[in-house]
Amino acid sequence: MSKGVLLVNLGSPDSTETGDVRRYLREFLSDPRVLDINPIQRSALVNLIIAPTRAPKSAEAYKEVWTEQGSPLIVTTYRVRDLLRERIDLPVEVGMRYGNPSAESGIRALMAQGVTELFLIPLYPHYAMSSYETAVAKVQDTMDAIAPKLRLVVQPPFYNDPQYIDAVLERAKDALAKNPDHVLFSFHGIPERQVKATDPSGCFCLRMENCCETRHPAHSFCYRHQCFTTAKMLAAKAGLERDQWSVSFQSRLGRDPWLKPYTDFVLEELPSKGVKSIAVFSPAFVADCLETIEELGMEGKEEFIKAGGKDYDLVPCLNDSTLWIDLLERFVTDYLDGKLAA
Ligand SMILES: C=CC1=C(C)c2cc3[nH]c(cc4nc(cc5[nH]c(cc1n2)c(C)c5CCC(=O)O)C(CCC(=O)O)=C4C)c(C)c3C=C
Ligand SMILES: [Fe+2]
Ligand SMILES: [Fe+2]
Repeated sequence: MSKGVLLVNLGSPDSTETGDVRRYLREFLSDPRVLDINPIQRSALVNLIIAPTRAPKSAEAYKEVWTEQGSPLIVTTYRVRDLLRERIDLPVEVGMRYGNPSAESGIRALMAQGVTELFLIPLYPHYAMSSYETAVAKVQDTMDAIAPKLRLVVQPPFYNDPQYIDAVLERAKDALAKNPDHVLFSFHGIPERQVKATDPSGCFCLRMENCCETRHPAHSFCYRHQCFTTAKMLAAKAGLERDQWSVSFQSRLGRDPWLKPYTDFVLEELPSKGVKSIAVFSPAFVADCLETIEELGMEGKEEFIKAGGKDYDLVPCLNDSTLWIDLLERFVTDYLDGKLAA
């Protein structure tokens, strides 16, 4: 058995040109695990409303974060690949769920190196059908189509792994040393209906009071529970009191209810409650991207300051930090030691 590693993240447009952004948004939002609505409605919504209206606005936002080497998300993921290659004696490739480099190109690159068993690391700490699940499904479907004999082993979500918690906290050392009035853990949001849809019991998550605070087997698939757990572990390790931190959800799209409270509302409200300095974490993202650099670092900061806040620190994502590469290396050694089932 010849083994290889595939790192999968969400992906970005090829450039900040509106046409490229539109193509990317079309692919992304046509995914039934992202817009989980009737296919005819989805197609109409994507092609007639979202792609034409959102693409030019998103293109402007991407221009704010684009680097000389390209999208921050892609550039960082390649850097992580290179650093992991230095640590392990296996081929490591990158594939994105949407756009380029595609999941297929990553799988083909591994096959060209003789790989017969692929270890997939979805670069998401938390399970959501619109992130982790769709990444795994894309790789599985692509393998079924182009390499049915290839075996697949998948890294589970790592939202409660103490090494992940330590790696995130290490990135926050400077921000926490300033003793901010408040710490906000802002996670990418998802529609509430998706939390219900992935609850295998069909009767627990978002259907019972304190559901996500109560132990339940559904939580292997509950994004909300997993985000709360990450936030609690980070706060405990950082020695924060319960009234010093809170959780919020960002980046909502459309009119349906998404997980609450919404980050933009919270940032506008906190100064009126006496919070003048804040540290904002974004633990659902392992690499800085549009949603952290532009939405939290630019828009979020502006909202907080406009509402009367004074000091705003955005904690950088794990990016290419040593503790993150240590953790990725450990995922691979656990896999090689047979600690993960195929
Ligand atoms: C962290 C995990 C993510 C989840 C869960 C997620 C759900 C989700 N996202 C959208 C819509 C958009 N997201 C966009 C950007 C984006 N999303 C994630 C991660 C998750 N999304 C990342 C890492 C990024 C940044 C990509 C980059 O190139 O930097 C965008 C595109 C930008 C924009 O127009 O705002 C959209 C659209 C939905 C609808 C959804 C769950 C249903
Ligand atoms: Fe997203
Ligand atoms: Fe839950």
